Amino acid sequence: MVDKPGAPSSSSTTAHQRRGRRDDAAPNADADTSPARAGTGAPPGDARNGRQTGVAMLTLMGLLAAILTVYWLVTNGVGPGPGGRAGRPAPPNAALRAVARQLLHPAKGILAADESPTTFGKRLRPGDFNTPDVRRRWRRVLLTTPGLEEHISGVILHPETFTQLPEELKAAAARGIALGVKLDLGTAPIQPRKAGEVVTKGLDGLEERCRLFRDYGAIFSKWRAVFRVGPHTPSGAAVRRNAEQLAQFAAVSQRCGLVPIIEPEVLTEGDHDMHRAAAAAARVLKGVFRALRARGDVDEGALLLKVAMVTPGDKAPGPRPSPEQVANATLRVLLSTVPRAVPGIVFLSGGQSEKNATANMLAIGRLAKQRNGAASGDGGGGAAAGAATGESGRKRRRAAKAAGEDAAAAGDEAGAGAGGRQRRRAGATAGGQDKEPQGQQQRPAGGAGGGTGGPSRPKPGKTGSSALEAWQWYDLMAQEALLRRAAANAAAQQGLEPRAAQARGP
Ligand SMILES: O=P(O)(O)OC[C@H]1O[C@](O)(COP(=O)(O)O)[C@@H](O)[C@@H]1O
Repeated sequence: MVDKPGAPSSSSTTAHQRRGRRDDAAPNADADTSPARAGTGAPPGDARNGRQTGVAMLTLMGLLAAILTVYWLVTNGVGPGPGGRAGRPAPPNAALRAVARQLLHPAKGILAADESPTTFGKRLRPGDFNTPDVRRRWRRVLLTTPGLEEHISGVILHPETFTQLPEELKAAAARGIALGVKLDLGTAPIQPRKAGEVVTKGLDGLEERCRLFRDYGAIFSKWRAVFRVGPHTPSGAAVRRNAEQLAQFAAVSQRCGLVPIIEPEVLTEGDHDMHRAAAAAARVLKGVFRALRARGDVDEGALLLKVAMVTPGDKAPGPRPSPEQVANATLRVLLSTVPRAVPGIVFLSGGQSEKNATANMLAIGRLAKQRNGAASGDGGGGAAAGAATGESGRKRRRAAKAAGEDAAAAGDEAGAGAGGRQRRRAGATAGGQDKEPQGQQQRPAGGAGGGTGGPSRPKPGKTGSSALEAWQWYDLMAQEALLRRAAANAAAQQGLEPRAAQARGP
């Protein structure tokens, strides 16, 4: 091809274009004035600046995301534990799981004989001396009760008992009673002080104490954390810090060969209703299992959970809920928060009278059995799903309907979870039962959702979706009531007669 004179040669055009491309790529600003760029309205310098700004923005956003992620991890107590398997459960510990199973004997309970001297004192008659010797004699009566091993799979002991009654403990162990030790050292106000909230003391020297009591014959351990329900409590800080402590206690215990019982107790003190009690319990339990999982060095299948039942505060206005309502609210919370790997849940009395605690305990057992039967028997196990997991609309109505049928079929369940006519019918069956305060009927406990279903099965794979097939429920309080009565008779002969248990705080 021959170029005409004066006309731009194709080769020069090509060269220019090539130069242009080079210019585009080069950070040199020469080409900014070239005619080829002139009419585009997008000067290359601006383009470069635009790109650089874009990169800077992206970097900033990345940094911001990283900062937010770290903040979330820190504020949620998530971080790799010493096991370095953060976010994943630790491998199963067969020896500890066997001990957990031993404690979870289907016909036996676990006796709590670990009151601190202060709590012990509250159970004595006015004028009785709360001395180490009185405590030794009282616990000797408990431990030597004839037939104890037929009702009790394990006993939680105060550390002082190990040195006070070594022979009696040896004998109890020989009778098949597992010995456990309370390892927390009470509570202290959370810092900075906030609404009467507390954290538990005792992490210092925990490992040494674990090994010491293991040598004394303990095969399990217990740690209690306390949460208050108030307008602003339990606070995020209290949940997080106590949950981390419970998780650390569980990890250290397992490392030393003890099965940990973790006891996050939501106190009944206060005027809160059942809905708030349930919401608080759910928050606390979520925090605890998040902290456990975050460590990565705790085998969830080798620990037990000890919790309060979900009840309104002791100063709440209105009538008290029926045992069925307590059972319903309690199971809802547990089913939506406790991982299915946890082999057992036991209940504390939390200052309830022996009569109420026993009735509530039995109702929980009945309802759990009913749910369990439905889960494995008629395929209706997922019936009440949704109410506690926040699912809405059709699913929830279907769940509520099915739960109503469950309750009606159970006859004596006082309409736990039933809706509409079924609830009224079941309520009539219950006759003179305490009526639930207004509002609780419309808004059953269980955290999320406002469904009227019975105890709910959470989303599969998350928490106790099939947990009722594996969990065992114990008439702990019933067993303890029997034992206390037997022990009280024996104690009376020795001039030791504890008063009925009193409500107590942290
Ligand atoms: O005396 P402390 O250390 O406050 O503990 C009080 C009691 O709380 C428990 O954890 C639960 O007791 P209750 O079942 O009587 O509520 C017991 O194991 C313990 O004896």
